Amino acid sequence: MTMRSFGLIRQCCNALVRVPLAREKSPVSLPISHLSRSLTTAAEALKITYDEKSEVATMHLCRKPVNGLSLEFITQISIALEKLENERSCRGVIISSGCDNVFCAGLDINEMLRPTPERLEIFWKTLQDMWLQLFTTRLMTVAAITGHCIAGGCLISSACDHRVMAPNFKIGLNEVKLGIVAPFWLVDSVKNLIGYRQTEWSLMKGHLFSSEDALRLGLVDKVVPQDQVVLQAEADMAEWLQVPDSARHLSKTLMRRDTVVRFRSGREADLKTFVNYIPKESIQKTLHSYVESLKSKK
Ligand SMILES: CC/C=C\C/C=C\C/C=C\C=C\CC(=O)SCCNC(=O)CCNC(=O)[C@H](O)C(C)(C)COP(=O)(O)OP(=O)(O)OC[C@H]1O[C@@H](n2cnc3c(N)ncnc32)[C@H](O)[C@@H]1OP(=O)(O)O
Repeated sequence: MTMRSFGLIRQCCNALVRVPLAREKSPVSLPISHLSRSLTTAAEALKITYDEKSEVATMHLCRKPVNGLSLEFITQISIALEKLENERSCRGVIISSGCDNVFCAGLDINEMLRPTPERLEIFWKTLQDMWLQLFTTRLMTVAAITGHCIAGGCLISSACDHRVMAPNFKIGLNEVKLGIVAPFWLVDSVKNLIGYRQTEWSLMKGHLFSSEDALRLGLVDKVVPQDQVVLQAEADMAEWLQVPDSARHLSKTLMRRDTVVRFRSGREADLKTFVNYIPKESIQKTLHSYVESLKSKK
C-alpha cells in the first residue's frame, strides 16, 4: 500500500493563526483559546494520510481525551477537508478516531463556558462552515465510528455518506441534557437518516441510541467489532468508489438540496440565536453543572 501524509495539510494544521479557509467567508484572526483544554497539541490532533492506490484519505481525529470540537480543532478539520477536496486524485475520505472508545464527544463544552462574544461567534460560524463542507463535499465520506458519537460527533457522522460503528457504544443528540438545543441543520441531517418521529423523540429526551438501535433505525449503516471498523470502512469505501464519482456526487447534491437551502436561509438567524442564548446565566449554570457531573462520575 502506498501511503503518504499530506505535507501541505499538516503544515496548514500546525499553523493556526488565521481562520477559516472555508467557503462563504473571509479569514479573520483567532482569539487564542485559554479555556479549551486538551491532552494533545494542535499538531497532534489531526492526522491525515493518503493512500495513492485506493485514492482515499484518512482523517484521524486525535484530540485527546475525547475529540472535543474546539474552535482550533474544527478549523483544522475544515482546512484539511478543503485541501483534500482540492487534491484532484483524492476521491474519498474516511474519518476515524484515535481516542479510546470515543469517536467524538461533540463540541468542546469549554467553548461555551463563559465565552467571549467574539470567539463564540467565530466558533459557531466555523462549525456551520465545517458542517456544510462535509455535508456537500464531492468526496465520498465514510465515518469509522469506533466509540461514542455524541451530539457534535453525530454532526460529523450524519454529514458523512456512510457509517460503520462498533457495538455497545452510544450515538445521538443529547443537547437537551446540557440545557441547550441542537441546531436545526444538525437535526435535519439526522432526520434525513432516521425520520421525523425518531428524531423528535430522541431530540426531546436527549436520548442516545445504542449502536444496535442506531443500525436498526439507519443512523449507522453497519455494526462490526471494534477492531474491524476501520477495515470495514475501507472495504465499504472501495465498494462505493465503484460508482462513478460525478453521478454519485450529483445524486447526493440532489438528495441534500432541501437541507442545504434551509441551512443557507437560516444560518444567520441560527448564529444570532446561538450567540444570544449561550451566555445567558441560566444556560451557563446548566452547562457548568453538566461539566461538573462529567467530572464527578469518576
Ligand atoms: C432556543 C435555543 C436554540 C439554540 C441554542 C443554540 C445552539 C445549540 C448549541 C450547542 C450544541 C451542542 C452540541 C454538542 O456537541 S454539546 C456536547 C455534548 N457532548 C456530551 O454531552 C458528551 C459528554 N461526554 C461524555 O458523555 C463522556 O465523556 C463520554 C461518553 C464521551 C466518554 O466517557 P469516558 O468515561 O470515556 O470519559 P470521561 O471521563 O467522561 O471524559 C474524559 C474527559 O473529557 C471531558 N469531556 C468529555 N466530553 C467533553 C466535551 N464534550 N467537552 C469538553 N470536555 C469533555 C471530561 O470532562 C473528562 O475531563 P477530565 O479528565 O475529568 O478533566
